[in-house]
Amino acid sequence: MRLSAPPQAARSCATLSLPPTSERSVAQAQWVDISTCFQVVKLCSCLVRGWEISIFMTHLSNYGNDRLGLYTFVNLANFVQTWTNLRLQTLPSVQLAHKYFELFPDQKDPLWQNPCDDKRHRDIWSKEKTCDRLPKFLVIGPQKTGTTALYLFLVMHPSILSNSPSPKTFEEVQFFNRNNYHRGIDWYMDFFPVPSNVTTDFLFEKSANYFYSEEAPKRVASLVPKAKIITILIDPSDRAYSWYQHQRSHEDPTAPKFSFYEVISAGPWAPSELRTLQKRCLVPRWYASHIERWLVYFPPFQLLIIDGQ
Ligand SMILES: Nc1ncnc2c1ncn2[C@@H]1O[C@H](COP(=O)(O)OS(=O)(=O)O)[C@@H](OP(=O)(O)O)[C@H]1O
Repeated sequence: MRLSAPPQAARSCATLSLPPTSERSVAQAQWVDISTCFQVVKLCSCLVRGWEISIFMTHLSNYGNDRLGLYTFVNLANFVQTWTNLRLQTLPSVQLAHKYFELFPDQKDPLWQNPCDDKRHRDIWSKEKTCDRLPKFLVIGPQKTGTTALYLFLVMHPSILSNSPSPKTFEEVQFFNRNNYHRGIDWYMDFFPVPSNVTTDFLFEKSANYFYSEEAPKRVASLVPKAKIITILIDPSDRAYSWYQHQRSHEDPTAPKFSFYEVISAGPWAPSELRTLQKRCLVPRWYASHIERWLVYFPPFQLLIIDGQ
């Protein structure tokens, strides 16, 4: 929404020390309640002639805020129309979104939180929904260390329940590491059963790519901060060789073109497809770096490292 100040709105603004730009965003204000919005409007109504102020409703990261945000925004618009001379204009939502993310590029990537962690959000959370369909622990990989075997052993226990399979990635949901994350929490929770007893049932998920994902630790910590994190480690060279054989047998078009020795010894001038294969083969073996990243977001007692050798 854009506010254009018509001539009538010209007032004494000498006390305002706003820079003389023709377009000034006031969206930095996180509109938590209506009174904050009214302060913003008060500011807008005091601007010199010809200035324009762009107001965006930020995308907020959980259901509670989204609902309050809409309510706030409607009331803000009503207030401006009723009590000021400011003229309201708007653009198609996609254009607004482009503009917003130009101004705040870091907010392109949302960070989901558990809607039930905050009482204010829980109070307005739909009665038909539950926050219990979230994992209590995660098996994060890395690939080829015996994670499938661990997964199968775990689901034999009557109180341990895992997600339903994904049509694309089989038993792995791969939510926290990839673009599935942008499908939102409902998409993720739909993979899990509703536990019959929240205290004694343990939901879990195994996605072997989480281990070395740059994004996963932060995202997991935001949504399920109390989750236990399980990783299995074997000799990194055994893991790399197993991964290479896995790629060959799973019809990776690049892997059959190169021997394992070529993959692990490729230098900076090797063909890019070989360098890419090498990176995918070897990056997960930097165990210490990846574990350090998880430890930024989780205390050590929440992390279990299993010797899979
Ligand atoms: N119980 C047990 N203990 C240790 N290791 C085991 C176990 N069961 C399977 N394996 C070996 O684990 C390799 C597969 O690992 P993952 O299941 O993690 O692979 S995957 O990432 O899910 O594709 C795979 O290694 P490769 O034989 O080199 O392919 C399995 O042989």
